[in-house]
Amino acid sequence: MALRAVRSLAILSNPLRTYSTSGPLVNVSINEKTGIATATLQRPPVNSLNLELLTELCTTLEQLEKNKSRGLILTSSSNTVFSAGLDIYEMYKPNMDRYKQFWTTLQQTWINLYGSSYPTVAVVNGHAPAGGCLLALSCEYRIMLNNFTIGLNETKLGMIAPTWFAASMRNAIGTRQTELALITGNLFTTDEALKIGLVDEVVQSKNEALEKAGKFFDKFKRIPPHARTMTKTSLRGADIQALVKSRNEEMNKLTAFINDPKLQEAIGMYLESLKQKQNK
Ligand SMILES: CCCCCCCCCC/C=C/CC(=O)SCCNC(=O)CCNC(=O)[C@H](O)C(C)(C)COP(=O)(O)OP(=O)(O)OC[C@H]1O[C@@H](n2cnc3c(N)ncnc32)[C@H](O)[C@@H]1OP(=O)(O)O
Repeated sequence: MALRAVRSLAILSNPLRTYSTSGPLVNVSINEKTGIATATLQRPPVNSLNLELLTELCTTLEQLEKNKSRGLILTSSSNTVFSAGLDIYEMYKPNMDRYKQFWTTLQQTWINLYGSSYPTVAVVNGHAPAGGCLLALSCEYRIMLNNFTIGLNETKLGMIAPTWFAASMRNAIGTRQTELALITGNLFTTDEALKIGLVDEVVQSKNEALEKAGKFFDKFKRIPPHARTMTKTSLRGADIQALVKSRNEEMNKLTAFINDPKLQEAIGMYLESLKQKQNK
């Protein structure tokens, strides 16, 4: 908390610096006038989150923090998919060293995004199942385009959403709705998501979403950044601390979980069903 306070006080005195962290999987651009960064996920066809994409995103978030970013818009280069969630191939017959690196990077990406000192908006311009929904939930504000689906559907895949996935959802929609959403693994339509507060606004186009995102950032023009950041930390800090404390324990459980032959069989069948869908 104290460190964050010092960092946020520094925001008041340091001028904004421009920088570039664009990589092949995450394009980063900075609006010179507003200082707002846009990170665009660009891993066709569905922005599934593999180790390489997560590493780029994680580094981008670290750089934005270091450079005292004014804000971040997280979006997708696809017109139909924000992110299909974790790359299922990272969990299918995995190389265990890579698998551990993959989860460690996912955990750190979440810590950086959920706990960022700068304001964050997800422009959800396509489907956002599972890990895709987690990315959106980790932002402070979600603007979604119509006619897509979003949710933590892990139970439908025979998996369990980790506690910090659940905490991110609880932070947005409360305990009751989170329990219902998680046990059913529901994927919400955009309108259903709006109704329960899973997204904050529904729009018809990406341009409209970007305009609304600008209005969200404008709200902070007259708010001292340190007060904003400390308030966010007071609300989200406990969730982050819970993961920091249980990181190793979680990794041990995940390692045992992923090596279960029945789970591997289920993942194989799920991958097959996704492929079959394409052949229809
Ligand atoms: C304390 C610890 C206790 C234990 C805790 C256990 C922890 C386990 C945690 C598990 C957490 C999981 C979180 C996840 O994110 S799992 C991933 C879940 N994601 C999904 O189910 C989404 C699957 N995809 C879709 O529904 C659709 O693809 C789409 C996103 C709606 C897009 O549809 P569209 O029609 O445009 O595209 P296609 O379906 O035709 O897909 C195109 C190709 O992309 C491949 N694909 C899709 N999704 C994924 C994915 N997530 N990973 C890898 N590959 C994916 C698909 O197979 C097609 O490939 P092809 O062209 O080769 O056929």
